[in-house]
Amino acid sequence: MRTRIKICGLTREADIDAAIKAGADALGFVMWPGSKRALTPERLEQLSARVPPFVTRVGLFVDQAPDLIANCAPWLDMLQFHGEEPPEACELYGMSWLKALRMRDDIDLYQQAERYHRARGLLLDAYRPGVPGGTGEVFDWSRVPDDLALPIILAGGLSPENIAQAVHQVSPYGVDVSGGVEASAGVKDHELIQAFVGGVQTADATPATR
Ligand SMILES: O=C(O)c1ccccc1NCC(=O)[C@H](O)[C@H](O)COP(=O)(O)O
Repeated sequence: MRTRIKICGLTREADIDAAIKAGADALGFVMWPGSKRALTPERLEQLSARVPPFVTRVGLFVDQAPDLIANCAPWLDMLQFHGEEPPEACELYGMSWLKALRMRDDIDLYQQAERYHRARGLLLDAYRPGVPGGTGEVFDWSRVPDDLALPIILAGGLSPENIAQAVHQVSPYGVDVSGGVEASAGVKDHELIQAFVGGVQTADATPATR
């Protein structure tokens, strides 16, 4: 099965076009105001209109008010929760959702997969205290078990340089990149997007090590 690709932290129409042209399956929109890539709901509506059918629009939230999330929902296909949201809070919107988990030293992924069993997948990201996501940092991929009950989306410091190794080593359902395809925060580099997608495709076409 081919590895699905999500490009995250989009803020510009031209970058959406480039990601779709390269072959992205999903696009991420950061709705948390603490991020340099944050969008307002009005800007989300504009960018969302640019996305063609069969490309998934994913909204990222960090422990935010249900009213705000409900306001954004019409412009999204899926929600991604990056905070301490309990499963019940993720379920409120009648939408598909992902739970992002930061790879603290003591995390028990089996326990988390059971706790968030209604999620469509778990997005595994690097842990940096006080930073809910988009760190640009890699975690130790050998910590990802190959028998979790939910699809795994690998995130954290992925780039055109390391993506083939990541896909071969982890065999995730999908991969998620933000900083590794950027010229600056929220401004994507179209050549890096192309190279990243090309790296995934090349890895998919060559034998994995696990
Ligand atoms: O991008 C942000 O600023 C951000 C802020 C708060 C929560 C999540 C955020 N981003 C999430 C992502 O972009 C990705 O899902 C993931 O963290 C990978 O980012 P990167 O390491 O930069 O590739």
